[in-house]
Amino acid sequence: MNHRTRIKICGLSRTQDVQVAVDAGADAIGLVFYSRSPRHVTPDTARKLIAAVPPYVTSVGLFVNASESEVADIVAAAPISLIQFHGDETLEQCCSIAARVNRPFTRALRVQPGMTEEDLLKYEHDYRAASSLFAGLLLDAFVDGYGGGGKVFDWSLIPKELAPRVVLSGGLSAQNAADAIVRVRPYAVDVSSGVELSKGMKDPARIRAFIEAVRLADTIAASLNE
Ligand SMILES: O=C(O)c1ccccc1N[C@@H]1O[C@H](COP(=O)(O)O)[C@@H](O)[C@H]1O
Repeated sequence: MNHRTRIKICGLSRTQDVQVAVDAGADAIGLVFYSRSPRHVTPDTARKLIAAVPPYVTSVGLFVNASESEVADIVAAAPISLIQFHGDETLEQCCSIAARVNRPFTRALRVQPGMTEEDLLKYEHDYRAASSLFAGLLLDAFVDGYGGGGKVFDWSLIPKELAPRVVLSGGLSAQNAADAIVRVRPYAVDVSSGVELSKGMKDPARIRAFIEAVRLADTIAASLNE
């Protein structure tokens, strides 16, 4: 069966970039609520950005080690549809915060050398078992500053049975999207710095090129299946 790889464009902070991403076919946009990120947005800006998102496109709120009340305040101020935990939150904290704000969530696992396929499988299994709000595992490279670092990790660590459920991220761009999709066959891909001109400044041409590269990769992957 042909798979349509879902696409999230993360770290948007201007309405015109949200528009470009949505018009080009993004399935999700990501808003970063981590104050140390160059892509950080306030709840007020987030509300304006989400107003430009049509129905059936997911507005993801990305948090790094935020408290339950911080997340609750932001969700009350801006209609985020899904939470992405990208810090050192424990399983219990993720489940508790998601339940408090009644939102599904993805959990980022920042992959480091030395981790094994079994580690990744167990991590995902534990979250799946713990909460019905758990929507899936996101795999990123381990970088200083938690994320948005443009670093690729070793994709061969991703177990074959896990790949169809994961969001693949970390150092993706139009240049390596096809390779990533054909090799890993993830459920979705997530990109931030790979569609920027400079840190925090999205480039419409790179957003479009990334989405086109993913679509082309889907057709290549489908032809390899035949
Ligand atoms: O984008 C950020 O600034 C960010 C900050 C803190 C944690 C995560 C962040 N972004 C996420 O990082 C990965 C990889 O990004 P990149 O494509 O390598 O730049 C991605 O999942 C973003 O959602």
